[in-house]
Amino acid sequence: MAVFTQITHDELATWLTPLNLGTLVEFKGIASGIENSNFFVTLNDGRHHTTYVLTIFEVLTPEQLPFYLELMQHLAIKGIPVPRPYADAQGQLFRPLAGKPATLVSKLSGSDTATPTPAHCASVGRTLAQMHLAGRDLQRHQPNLRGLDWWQMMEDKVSAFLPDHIAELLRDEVAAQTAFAQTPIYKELPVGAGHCDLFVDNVLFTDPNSPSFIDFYFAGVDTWLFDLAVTVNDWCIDRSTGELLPDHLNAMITAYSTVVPLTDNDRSAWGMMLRAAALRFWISRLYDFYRTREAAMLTPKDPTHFERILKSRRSQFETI
Ligand SMILES: Nc1ncnc2c1ncn2[C@@H]1O[C@H](COP(=O)(O)OP(=O)(O)O)[C@@H](O)[C@H]1O
Ligand SMILES: N[C@@H](CCOP(=O)(O)O)C(=O)O
Repeated sequence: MAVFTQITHDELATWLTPLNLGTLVEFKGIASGIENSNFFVTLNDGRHHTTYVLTIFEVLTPEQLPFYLELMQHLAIKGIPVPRPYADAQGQLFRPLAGKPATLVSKLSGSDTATPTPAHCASVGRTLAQMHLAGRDLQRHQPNLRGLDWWQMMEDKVSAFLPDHIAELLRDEVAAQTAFAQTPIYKELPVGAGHCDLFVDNVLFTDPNSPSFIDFYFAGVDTWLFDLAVTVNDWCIDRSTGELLPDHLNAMITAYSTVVPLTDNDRSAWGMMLRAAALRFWISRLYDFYRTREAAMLTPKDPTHFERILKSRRSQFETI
């Protein structure tokens, strides 16, 4: 379930007024998702009914939100298929609703795919590269808040729950990534706004050639290659073993590099970036798995999936 905050019709109608998009017809909670409360909201502008997506932010703070929402606005204006947030007359992209920050964004068509094909991988890779280019002139900056500093901070917290040999793997990978971040190879990688969580459930398709990206609430400024590695680690794998699928991988990398050519330096960093991307989600899933949860509302995602992927990438790619 992903409606943590309940709202009334009147409360929502009042909140919607400054957006000037029409009168509230109906709204209903969206069942999927794990981070925020989401609703489909239908408005009548006097001629048409249009459905939007309302998000009430359960965890993110008003300090963090401008980056995500301005990034989405910036990309949508440039024609990248992402939800467009709506501003009020003062230009505010979010305002309090039921005591929490909330935003209204455009509803995109399509649905996610449970079975990615090389054709899906190609269109996602191409659109990701177009998104990276379109984000270059975004004025606001916010680092990936789930980057190296966070991995280092989380290491002790999650190690406490792990058997010694698994804690050792975690320690060794964080140390390897810490050292890698100091190398000239890492420092030369192109950096910019990335989605940083472009998993299969965050891409909607009307057909395999037309992806739309949703859920920008882990976005941040990081290396573009890290963003590509996060995407590859979820799209181009055998889902039971975590091993890379050559045809899927080739389709995604070829399509990405048609728009943003990959350099020899990128290729040198690639193995460490795939490992970093696995480490990031292994840590967040471990944290979600072991932390005390309110009333066991949600089933945490399986951390061992990313432990497996990390081990596989480490055996394939040595530390640089
Ligand atoms: N802009 C959008 N257009 C269409 N559907 C959306 C949009 N935003 C969210 N959804 C739907 O809501 C679901 C949950 O949204 P998501 O942002 O992934 O939530 P969470 O961040 O809580 O995981 C998505 O899987 C999708 O079905
Ligand atoms: N993609 C991450 C979890 C992030 O949750 P989301 O539903 O907001 O994308 C994972 O699979 O661990």
